[in-house]
Amino acid sequence: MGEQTQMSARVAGQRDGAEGGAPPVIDAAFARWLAERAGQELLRVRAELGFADAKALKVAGDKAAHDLLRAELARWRPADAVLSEEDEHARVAWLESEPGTVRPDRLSASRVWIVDPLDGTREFSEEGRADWAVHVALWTADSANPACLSAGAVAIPAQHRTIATDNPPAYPPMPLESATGGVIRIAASRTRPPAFVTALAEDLGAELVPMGSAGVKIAAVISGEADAYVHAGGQYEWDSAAPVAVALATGLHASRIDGTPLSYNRADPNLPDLVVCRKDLAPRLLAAISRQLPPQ
Ligand SMILES: Nc1ncnc2c1ncn2[C@@H]1O[C@H](COP(=O)(O)O)[C@@H](OP(=O)(O)O)[C@H]1O
Ligand SMILES: [Mg+2]
Repeated sequence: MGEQTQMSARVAGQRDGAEGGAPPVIDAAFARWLAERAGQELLRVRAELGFADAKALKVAGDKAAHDLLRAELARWRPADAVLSEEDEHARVAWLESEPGTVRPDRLSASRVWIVDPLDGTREFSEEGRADWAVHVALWTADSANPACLSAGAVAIPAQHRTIATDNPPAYPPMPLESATGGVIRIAASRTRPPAFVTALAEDLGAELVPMGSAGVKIAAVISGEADAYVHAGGQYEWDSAAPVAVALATGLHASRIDGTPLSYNRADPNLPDLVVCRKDLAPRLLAAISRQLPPQ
């Protein structure tokens, strides 16, 4: 737990999330606490079930982390709305105007937690893999940043690592030249890298660095293990909200692949593409991406 997190707990005169104690009152520290709690729960499920039945492990992990996040948010932030991957069915029903479904509360709320209980579900179910994460982000209507992400935390429990906005990592990450002799490293899906990203890498003479989970890939950009994360072809708000909150707090560039701002808590949470990279790399990367996009 970071120094600032401990301080926020002390300021509140509360214990910092030990079993039975109250969590931090400050949202960013609370996001870290919550993501780490769910991460510990996922490690427990993994240890308990083992890897013999990958599907059962994925389902159990998703459910355990989702239930924990829902319960703790209901307990400690009862007035706030929540958008979780598990709410997808309600979303589709509302968008398709199925009779009996109502407009989600979050669309009129001023504070909405956008959570992905288990990002990198496939990797979670594979023995020895540590590239999976828990995402907890807070969207607020009156936030200072255009994405309206006021707080965020990404716990990567199998790597004993959490990145969060309460103590954003230093910027810039390790410089490109000293690390790779100038070759750009683009973090990409290890199981389904979009053809678009493969073509982009060829255009730039870049290297693709395969790994699971959007949160882990953005964490790799934040730490300098990769220079960029570029994704296109499908994703949802919960896949990127928390890691983008940390990336923006750190000082990185984060946008849609056409350069427009990322926007969260919309009626349709489809957010199919994004790019996260150092600010100095953004113009070159966006120019190369625009060469891959169909002409307008
Ligand atoms: N084309 C697509 N459509 C919808 N979701 C996608 C997608 N490509 C990637 N994702 C989601 O983005 C996350 C990271 O994927 P990847 O590891 O392949 O890069 C995964 O989240 P979940 O694990 O929460 O489902 C995955 O489901
Ligand atoms: Mg996800």
